[in-house]
Amino acid sequence: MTVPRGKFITFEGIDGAGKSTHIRYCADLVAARGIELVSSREPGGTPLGEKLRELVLHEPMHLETEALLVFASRREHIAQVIEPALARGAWVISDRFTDASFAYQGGGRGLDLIKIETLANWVHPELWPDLTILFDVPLEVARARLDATRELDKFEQEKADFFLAARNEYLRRAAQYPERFRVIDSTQTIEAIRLQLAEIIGALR
Ligand SMILES: Nc1ncnc2c1ncn2[C@@H]1O[C@H](COP(=O)(O)OP(=O)(O)O)[C@@H](O)[C@H]1O
Ligand SMILES: Cc1cn([C@H]2C[C@H](O)[C@@H](COP(=O)(O)OP(=O)(O)O)O2)c(=O)[nH]c1=O
Repeated sequence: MTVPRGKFITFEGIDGAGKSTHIRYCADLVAARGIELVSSREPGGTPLGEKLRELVLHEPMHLETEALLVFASRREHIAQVIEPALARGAWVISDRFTDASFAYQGGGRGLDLIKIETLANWVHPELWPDLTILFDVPLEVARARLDATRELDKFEQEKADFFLAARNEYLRRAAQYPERFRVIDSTQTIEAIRLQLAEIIGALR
C-alpha cells in the first residue's frame, strides 16, 4: 500500500513577530489528529545544519556566503529530515524555509533575488511548502517584544531599515503566492491567533 505524502508547513515572519510562540501549539493540533509530526527549524534541523546555524547567526560574513550557507543547511535538512518524513506520510513543520532567504538575504541585505531564485531551483526544484503561515507585525511591535525577552543575535541587532525590507519582501511573496501563504495579523492576542491557527491547520487535509 502506498502511503499518502505528508504536508510541509512553514512558519515565517520577522524576528519578534511571534512565530516560535505558536509552533508548539500547531504541532499539537496536527499530532491530535493522529498524524506523525516532525518539528524542525532553519537554519538548522540536522547536526551539520545546527553548526552552520551557529556560523550564520554569529559570524560576520559576505552576504553571498551567508546565502550559500543557509542553502547548504537547507540541502542537508531536506535530504535528511524533510523528504524522508514527507515520504513516510509524516507532516513537517519548519520554523523558516526559503521565504526567509528571500526576506533576509534578499530584502534585508539586498542580495539580487534572481540569485536566491537560482539557489532555490538548485536545492529544491520540486519542493515547496503546502502551507506557509506568515506572522506579520509592524516593526515597532516586533522590536518591543524582542527587547523585552532575550539577548539578540546578528540578525536581531540589525537596524529598522533591514526589518522593514524583510517584512516587505515577505508580504510581497505572500501576495505573489496567495494559494500557499496565510498571513496572520500578529498584533492580535495569542488567544485570537490560536483560534485562527486552529482553523487554518484544521482545513489542511
Ligand atoms: N500575540 C502576542 N502578543 C503579545 N506578545 C507576544 C505575542 N506573540 C509573541 N509574543 C511575545 O513576544 C516575544 C517574541 O515572540 P517569539 O514567538 O519568540 O517571536 P519569533 O519566534 O517570531 O522571533 C515572546 O516573549 C512572546 O511571548
Ligand atoms: C532560514 C533563514 C533564516 N535566517 C535568519 C532569520 C533569523 O534572524 C535567524 C534565525 O531565525 P529564528 O529561528 O527565527 O531565530 P530565533 O530562534 O532566535 O527566533 O536566521 C536568514 O537570514 N535566512 C534564512 O534563510
